[in-house]
Amino acid sequence: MIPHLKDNRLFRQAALVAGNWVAPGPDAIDVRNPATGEIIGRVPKLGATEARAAIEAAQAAQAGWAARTAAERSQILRRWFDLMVANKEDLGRILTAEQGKPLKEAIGEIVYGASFIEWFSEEARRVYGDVIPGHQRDKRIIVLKQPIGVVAAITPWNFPNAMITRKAGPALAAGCAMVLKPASQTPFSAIALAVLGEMAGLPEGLFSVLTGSAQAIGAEMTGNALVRKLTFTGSTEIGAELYRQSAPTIKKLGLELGGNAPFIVFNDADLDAAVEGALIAKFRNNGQTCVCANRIYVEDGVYEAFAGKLRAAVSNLKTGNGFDEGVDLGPLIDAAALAKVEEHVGDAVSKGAKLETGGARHKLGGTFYEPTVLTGVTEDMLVAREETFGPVAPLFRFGGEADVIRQANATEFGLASYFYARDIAKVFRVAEALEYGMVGVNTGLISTAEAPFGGVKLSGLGREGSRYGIEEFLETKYLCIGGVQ
Ligand SMILES: NC(=O)C1=CN([C@@H]2O[C@H](COP(=O)(O)OP(=O)(O)OC[C@H]3O[C@@H](n4cnc5c(N)ncnc54)[C@H](OP(=O)(O)O)[C@@H]3O)[C@@H](O)[C@H]2O)C=CC1
Ligand SMILES: O=C(O)CCCC(=O)O
Repeated sequence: MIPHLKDNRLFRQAALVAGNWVAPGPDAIDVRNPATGEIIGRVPKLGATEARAAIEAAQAAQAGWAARTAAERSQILRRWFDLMVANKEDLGRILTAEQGKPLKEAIGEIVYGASFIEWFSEEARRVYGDVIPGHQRDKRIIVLKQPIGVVAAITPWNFPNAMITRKAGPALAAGCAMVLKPASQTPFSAIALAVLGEMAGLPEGLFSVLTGSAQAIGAEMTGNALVRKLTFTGSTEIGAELYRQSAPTIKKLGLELGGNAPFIVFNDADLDAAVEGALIAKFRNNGQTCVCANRIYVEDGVYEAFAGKLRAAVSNLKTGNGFDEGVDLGPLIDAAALAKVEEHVGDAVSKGAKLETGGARHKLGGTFYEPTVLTGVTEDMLVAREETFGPVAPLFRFGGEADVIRQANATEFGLASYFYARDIAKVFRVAEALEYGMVGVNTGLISTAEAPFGGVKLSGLGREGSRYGIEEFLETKYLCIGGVQ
């Protein structure tokens, strides 16, 4: 159970399949609080049969939804947004209980997640086509934008609310239907969204939430020809597998995959601002975001000063149960995440890195890990190549612009990047040279509904959020009208 909910209807131990709530059976999935290991509830273990039923219901509901005016769709989405904001404390509590992030941060995610529904409720009314000058005297060319149809979505545990709304907002605004499979570790936030969606007036069958076997549901989603788009956030490994599985039915794909973000501090940076930005970019969600700074590059002239300031700031971060007052960092999501963090720190230290602070499991036990700063980090260490996904800040040293651009781009990933500098010419040169989908300049927080979120290389395909985000759920149809004499 989740303590202190104002509206217990939001915590529902059931999946929503084709308009019907399905209760857990004997093989149900236990959902645990990562801070305590306690079971907070159970959800049904569904598979291909239920996924097929949800997809067919979505197909049936989608035509009527697309036929409504944009203003009608917009109003229902707006009600959904209003309900999320009105229930943000309850939604935050559910999120903290299943994901572990501090309650304040969880409520922040709810507001952030709701902002995608708000933004796309507005964008619904701005899906414009085109009229193009004809190529012959009697010809007129008209371009229509139409909803792609049924969309399947698979989402991760690190943002159990916002990664759903960033997909559902544009899909539903465009006139599509959605079948969602949330992460098994954090299904209750998704289910609460479905409860509120029903209250807001989403038509029956338009939005299903299936909990259960990732492989079975995923295989149906990718194999079923009715699904015209698959949108996924998660690991590059699973993203590549879903890409392969989607090939026979030539689906449109949106993939938000892993990152390996560089965070660069030049000699001319405002160091206090850079430390503040590093705290956000590195330690948000305890380092468990795909846009988290993974490699921090500091120029020779400010290396020691920056390291000292960052060490002092990180030493003040408080780790604990997300429901406790004043906690900055929660637990890691599971034992595998803890093992990866330990492996990365152990590898760095064994190759000569120095621990400035942290570097061990937290005394709270479980999957808690101390916030950590490492100096003397070099390119041969695991932290240089792989996403750590934990509260570890490794500080590399560099000597000039060309050197750091080479190091920053030496990765197969290309999602977020950050740098701090004041020279305006350098700002443009570096921003243009970084091979990433997103560049934060003198800021550690780049995510917002107004901006296109997404990556290049192994970090994925497509963009979410912003006016570009809705395009991903639209098909372009062209009418060639002849005989206009
Ligand atoms: N880009 C990002 O934002 C994220 C990146 N990651 C990275 O990935 C690593 C592993 O995290 P993890 O949670 O395992 O990420 P996964 O990619 O395994 O999981 C993300 C989602 O995909 C589902 N999934 C897993 N396997 C399949 C499959 N075969 N077919 C269809 N769906 C599938 C999961 O379901 P289920 O939960 O039921 O297994 C979950 O809903 C992290 O350490 C991090 O490096 C992780 C999360 C988010
Ligand atoms: O980690 C992710 O999956 C996305 C990052 C969340 C955000 O900043 O929007």
